[in-house]
Amino acid sequence: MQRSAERIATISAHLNPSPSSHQMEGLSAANCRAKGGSPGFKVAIVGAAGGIGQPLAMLMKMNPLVSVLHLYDVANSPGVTADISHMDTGAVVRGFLGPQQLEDALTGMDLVVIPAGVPRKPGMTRDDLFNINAGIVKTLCEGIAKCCPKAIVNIISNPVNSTVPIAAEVFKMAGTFDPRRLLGVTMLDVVRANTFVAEVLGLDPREVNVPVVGGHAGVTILPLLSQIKPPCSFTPAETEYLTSRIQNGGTEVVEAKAGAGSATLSMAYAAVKFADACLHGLRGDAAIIQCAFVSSQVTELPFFASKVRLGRSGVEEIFPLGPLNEYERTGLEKAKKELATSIQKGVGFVKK
Ligand SMILES: NC(=O)C1=CN([C@@H]2O[C@H](COP(=O)(O)OP(=O)(O)OC[C@H]3O[C@@H](n4cnc5c(N)ncnc54)[C@H](O)[C@@H]3O)[C@@H](O)[C@H]2O)C=CC1
Ligand SMILES: O=C([O-])CC(=O)C(=O)O
Repeated sequence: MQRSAERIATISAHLNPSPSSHQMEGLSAANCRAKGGSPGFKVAIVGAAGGIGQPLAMLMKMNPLVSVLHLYDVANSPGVTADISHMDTGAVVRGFLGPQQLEDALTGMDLVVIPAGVPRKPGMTRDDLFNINAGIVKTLCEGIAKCCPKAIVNIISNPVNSTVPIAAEVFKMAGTFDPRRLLGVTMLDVVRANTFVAEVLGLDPREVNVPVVGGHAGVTILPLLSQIKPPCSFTPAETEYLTSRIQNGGTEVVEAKAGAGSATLSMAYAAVKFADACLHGLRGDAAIIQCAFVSSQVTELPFFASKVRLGRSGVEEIFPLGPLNEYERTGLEKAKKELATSIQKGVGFVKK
């Protein structure tokens, strides 16, 4: 048994970068446990004090696959960290505030989830967020390339159709790009599709699985209702209603929140569902399949959302779109046209 003074000295050598005010200088039970190397993955949430970041941090703290949880933001992360760190679940929580602590936040991470950036207000498109969020995502990805180039990266910040290509360009310039490890999070489109379709069919949404392909904005969100599980058929009116509701789900929330932001709670749920799938893949579990916006050869575009199989290296297989009906084929052409512009805008932002 180490004597108390020695224990405190040992722990002091591993100071939490932003200890909560009540902690004895350098003494943190969390750091003590983390040093013990408990099994599990190290996850960073970047933008952790935001509308998505806070509930996402809470849900990640509840995930038994997470051993260390880093919460980074440019504002308010100490408070969120103190709060979440009191939950009696396994993950050790550490907070990081501001650009000087970004590198500490990212170093050693297995998975980095990025919900940093501004959300929409009524009347805006996701692309209207580009001017602010493009620079934020670029800087954060430069940090990832330097500090945890092998981490799986989940990008939530909008416009996803452009921010994922931005991240890819940053990683290419740094020489660290691995297309298997970069994923745009389109899970909320699938979550909404399952919910809305279940409503129409009178089913439990947990029994429904709708693949949603393309991208994450307006017409680029393409639900493949013909491939729903369990197999079901829809009238033309149902198809029109469901496709439109799924494509406009984000706007439905933005309008209901009336200036107070966009989807945060359902997004945190979707983000943790997706991050959990990535962690199960990293652990080597079999048959982990989700939709995501990834570097892809499924179409002629360099990025596309479709079903992917997740494994130890991230995306290990990208599934083809499968047979589409006439309605979906028309939707696919519209989606590809808009996607091409959004992808090019992201690539051009980094190259210029
Ligand atoms: N992919 C998807 O399906 C969805 C994406 N989103 C997007 O997620 C993003 C975040 O949304 P909310 O959490 O509602 O916004 P929010 O404004 O509530 O939170 C954003 C957080 O990012 C932080 N932040 C800003 N610049 C930063 C930087 N350089 N480094 C680290 N943190 C930084 C802010 O301090 C804030 O805490 C938005 O771009 C939104 O459009 C939202 C819903 C769904
Ligand atoms: O609509 C927005 O701005 C946020 C978002 O991406 C979504 O809820 O799907």
